[in-house]
Amino acid sequence: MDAHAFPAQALPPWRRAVLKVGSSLLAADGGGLSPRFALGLAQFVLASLQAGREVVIVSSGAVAAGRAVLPKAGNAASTMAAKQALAALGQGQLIALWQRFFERPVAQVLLTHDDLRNRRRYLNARAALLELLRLGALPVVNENDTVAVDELKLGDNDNLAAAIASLVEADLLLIATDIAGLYSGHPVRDPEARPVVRVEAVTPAVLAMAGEAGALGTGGMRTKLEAAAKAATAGIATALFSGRDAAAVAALGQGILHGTLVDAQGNRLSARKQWLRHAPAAGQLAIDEGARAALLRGASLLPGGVRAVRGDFRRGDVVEVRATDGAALARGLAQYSAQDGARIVGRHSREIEAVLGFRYDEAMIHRDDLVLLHAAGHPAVEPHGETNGETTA
Ligand SMILES: Nc1ncnc2c1ncn2[C@@H]1O[C@H](COP(=O)(O)OP(=O)(O)O)[C@@H](O)[C@H]1O
Ligand SMILES: N[C@@H](CCC(=O)OP(=O)(O)O)C(=O)O
Repeated sequence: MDAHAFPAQALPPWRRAVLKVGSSLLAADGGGLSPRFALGLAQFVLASLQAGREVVIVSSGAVAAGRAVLPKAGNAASTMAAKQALAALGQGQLIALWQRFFERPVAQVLLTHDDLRNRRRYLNARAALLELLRLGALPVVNENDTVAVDELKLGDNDNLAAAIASLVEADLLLIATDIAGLYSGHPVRDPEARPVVRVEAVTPAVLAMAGEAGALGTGGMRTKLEAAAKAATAGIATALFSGRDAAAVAALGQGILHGTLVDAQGNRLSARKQWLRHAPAAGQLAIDEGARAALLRGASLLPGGVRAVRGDFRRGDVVEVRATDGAALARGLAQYSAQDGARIVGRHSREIEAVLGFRYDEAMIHRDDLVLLHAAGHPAVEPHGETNGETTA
């Protein structure tokens, strides 16, 4: 089952990608971590960064690394607590492994499902990741295994990588594993298994092809397909390939994939805007004419153009933007809660810190988080807790 079974196909063009690297690629034969396959992937990342692209790595391997740090703990790793201990023991080694390939700083980011479900923490995680990219650092994300149990857990790093791809609005999700791509049946157990080069949509029939993980991984092909399906819904394509195949990894740098490509459903922007358009709004911002004109030009909504805050919402909640005639003009994610927002209404952005004692963003709604409902606005449909807790400047 080698990558040659997967003919070359074009990788979709990308500027920002999430690269997920499985434990199966990093675990050394005798325990601990090995740079053997990480090196080729790091060379690909480095070349991409040098070409002006941005990469976030989602890396597994902490548990495997932990086994070598404290072999005694490794022997008893059947319980959840023992696995968590191993992950805590190995996480430092995992970051150290990635750091040795790069001169630029590697930043450790540990997240759980709960962090991404909570809109406030979601915005915070996104702001921190985007800032790291802006600073030229290389974020290396893993699940925060110490606290990630049961309902907090994303379950596996494939799904975490899809969530991160959507969080940072990546153009592409790259999943490096120990097999050349998706096969129509379990590659070891099913002699009839054939390479699946292209997946237009992750249907139940496609999911049924996936079997369980190898000796070191979690979730196998199933979680990779689930991740690809999530990414597709967010408008992001996924490439599955073997990180063990040096030629396949090198080809990625030339924009060529030997592996499986899972198509995106629609484009990234439209998926996000679609979501914003339909998510329930927790409150409203009434804006002035100047702000209305600015939004129609594609600008962010600054506090200076907001006249009133209505409803009770938190940072990260969806709010509706209403023009002076009451028409619903736009929707977006609030950078400030209703309470904080009310205090900076009508203020210049440079005053935010003086008034609140902190500042997340200069805007009440950043333009990346804003969707215009209708170029000219349309009459407001009643009501979402209208004038409840209204605060005027
Ligand atoms: N239909 C399939 N096509 C390809 N691989 C499959 C399939 N079903 C199960 N697998 C298994 O999935 C494994 C990769 O997943 P996993 O072990 O979780 O790796 P990772 O550590 O990279 O996440 C492969 O080694 C393979 O044995
Ligand atoms: N957080 C765990 C990885 C869990 C996981 O999803 O592993 P894998 O299937 O190898 O990507 C670790 O660092 O060991």
